[in-house]
Amino acid sequence: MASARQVNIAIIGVGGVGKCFLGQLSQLAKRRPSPKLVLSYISTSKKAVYSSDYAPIDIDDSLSTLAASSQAPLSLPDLVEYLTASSHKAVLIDNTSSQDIAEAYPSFLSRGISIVTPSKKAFSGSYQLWKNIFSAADKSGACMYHESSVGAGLPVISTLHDLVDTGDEVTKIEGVFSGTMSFLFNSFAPTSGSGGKWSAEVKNAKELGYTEPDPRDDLNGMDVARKLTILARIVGLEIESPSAFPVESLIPKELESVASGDEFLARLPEFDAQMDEVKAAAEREGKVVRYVGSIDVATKQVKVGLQKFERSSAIASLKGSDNIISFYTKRYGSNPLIIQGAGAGGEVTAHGVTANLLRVISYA
Ligand SMILES: NC(=O)C1=CN([C@@H]2O[C@H](COP(=O)(O)OP(=O)(O)OC[C@H]3O[C@@H](n4cnc5c(N)ncnc54)[C@H](OP(=O)(O)O)[C@@H]3O)[C@@H](O)[C@H]2O)C=CC1
Ligand SMILES: N[C@@H](CC=O)C(=O)O
Ligand code: NA
Repeated sequence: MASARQVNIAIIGVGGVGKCFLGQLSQLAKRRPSPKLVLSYISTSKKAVYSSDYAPIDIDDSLSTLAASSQAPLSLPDLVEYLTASSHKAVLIDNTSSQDIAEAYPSFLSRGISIVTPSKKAFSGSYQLWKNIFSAADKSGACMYHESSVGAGLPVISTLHDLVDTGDEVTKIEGVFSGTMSFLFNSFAPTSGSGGKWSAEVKNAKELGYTEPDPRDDLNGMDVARKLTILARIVGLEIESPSAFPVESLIPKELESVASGDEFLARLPEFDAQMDEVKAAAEREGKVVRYVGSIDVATKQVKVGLQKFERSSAIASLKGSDNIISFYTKRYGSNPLIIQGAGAGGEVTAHGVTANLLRVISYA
């Protein structure tokens, strides 16, 4: 019989966030000898490393081991079987933005496998998937944590759960929910100075690791719409999908049907004048433009799009990829509870994943 003080970890996805998570996992495993954290599976979409006896994969060497591997990834049903066949507790870390993996969460959770993820896909898909995920976790006792799905490592999800679970009444949530959009507008339309070209800043945001794997998912507003869907559902609104409310897209009409993200980025400079005009319209009123979202709980209204702000306002004054999220509640009255800080980037996103993993293992 295997020791109870071991947790098997399976990681899918080693991109910008996944690589940073591996660094943080390595430190965590060294700092916390118990329970023993054993990396038993790691994969991308093309390759995997695992063994039938769950031999520990050296975390520090895992990227090079994965690069040299000739093993194909397990199918999702086979990964469920692989993780449940061990007598140890298992945690799946989903560092992808795959909808297929998100759809499989109920089958992992119902077999007692906990999940930690920065992905928004599972929680902003159909409302039925949301219900299936949390009822599967409830029934098996497995944990489902996704702090980094909103505001990267900022404690947004945990704070909102605490407000709701302790009986406060959340009336409104508003702010800047996208690290990419924050970075873009802070650098393209700064409160002083002239700012860079829109298309060049989009390229910078991708290179800095702020964007979704396909930056069009940020620019079409869907990333923010997904985050608001998640927050609205936590406060009890049955939002059917992120397309169930108005979302303003910043994708030029002419580029709506280009085949790939790369082609989109290559052609974006042709449309810089359109965003220059958006900036100029705000400047004519002495303001700056920013991309924001809000949820009005009483009216069930969710909105996502551009808005003009006074240069001295908190939203206009954000720096870098910072998010700012205000929770208006009965207890906090007219002075909202505000969370502010970096809302995108590998290390800060991985921080939320690692913190969630710590919470899972504290129950192991
Ligand atoms: N970047 C950020 O600042 C933030 C990101 N997030 C979320 O974190 C997640 C990861 O983002 P990021 O690291 O930037 O993305 P990347 O594109 O850098 O990395 C994605 C990784 O997932 C793998 N992958 C994709 N699809 C599959 C699949 N079907 N099966 C197995 N592996 C797959 C990719 O492998 P391959 O190369 O083989 O496709 C790659 O290793 C996303 O859900 C994103 O929304 C959340 C908050 C902030
Ligand atoms: N692309 C997202 C990443 C975090 O969720 C963003 O820019 O906020
Ligand atoms: Na968060």
